[in-house]
Amino acid sequence: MGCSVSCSNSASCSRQIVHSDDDKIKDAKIIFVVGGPGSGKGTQCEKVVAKYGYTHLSSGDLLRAEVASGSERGKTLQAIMQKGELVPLDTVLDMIKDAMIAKADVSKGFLIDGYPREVKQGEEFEKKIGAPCLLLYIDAKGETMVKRLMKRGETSGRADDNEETIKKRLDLYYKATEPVIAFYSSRGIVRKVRLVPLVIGYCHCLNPQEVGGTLIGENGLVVMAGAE
Ligand SMILES: Nc1nc2c(ncn2[C@@H]2O[C@H](COP(=O)(O)OP(=O)(O)OP(=O)(O)O)[C@@H](O)[C@H]2O)c(=O)[nH]1
Ligand SMILES: O=c1ccn([C@@H]2O[C@H](COP(=O)(O)OP(=O)(O)O)[C@@H](O)[C@H]2O)c(=O)[nH]1
Repeated sequence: MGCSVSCSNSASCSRQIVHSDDDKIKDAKIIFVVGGPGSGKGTQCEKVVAKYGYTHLSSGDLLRAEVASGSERGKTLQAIMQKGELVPLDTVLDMIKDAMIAKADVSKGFLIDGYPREVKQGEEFEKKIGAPCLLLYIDAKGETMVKRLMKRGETSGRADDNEETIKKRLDLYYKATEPVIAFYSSRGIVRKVRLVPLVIGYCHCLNPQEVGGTLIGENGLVVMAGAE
């Protein structure tokens, strides 16, 4: 819902000021977080939130919340997600936009986790919302991702954490999402995240500097705590 403020004296005020919901997020700091299924996107986002106070919005979590609501739309989404396929682009974009607007007044910036899944999604996001200042690319080996998701599947209750769907999600990641990284690399905003086995939170390494509120090392490499 937009909020409109106008001058009641039309004789002395010829200009109408309109503050729409879109205005609330038009200058928002946006960081995309991209990586394969089970690469650790959610885990790393939690660390960034704890350190920098950004708002974490996981596209997958937003979709799962809709499924859990039991709505008709949720039922359609569930069928697609169970197969490891992508839901229609507009659906997830609208959800992200609504969630951003809801947090706009209190947010320092947004970590958009698991998005974009394909170049077209990124282009549409930029048309409807704005451009990202950074893309964090969480790199992990395929076999590591599969191993983690199979383990997570023992307790997650996620319908897509099973061997067959994990394989489909991984295939789709290589086919549709990896081109996203090349697309944003040409703009110079991709930071590859290398996970290192550390027990302390962040590795303050490689002369880190703050870029867009995120710890960035030399050569654009971000090093965060994690392990195979
Ligand atoms: N061993 C190990 N496990 C990790 C690491 N990071 C995440 N995990 C585990 O791997 C699984 C996947 O991590 P998530 O952070 O949920 O990965 P994601 O990329 O957000 O995955 P999706 O939710 O499927 O998008 C979870 O069970 C985590 O606990 C890590 O650095 N080392
Ligand atoms: O922009 C998005 C984000 C997620 N999904 C769907 O949600 C599922 C789970 O996504 P999530 O990011 O939670 O997990 P990941 O696939 O990265 O392991 C995917 O397989 C897709 O079916 C989608 O279609 N579009």
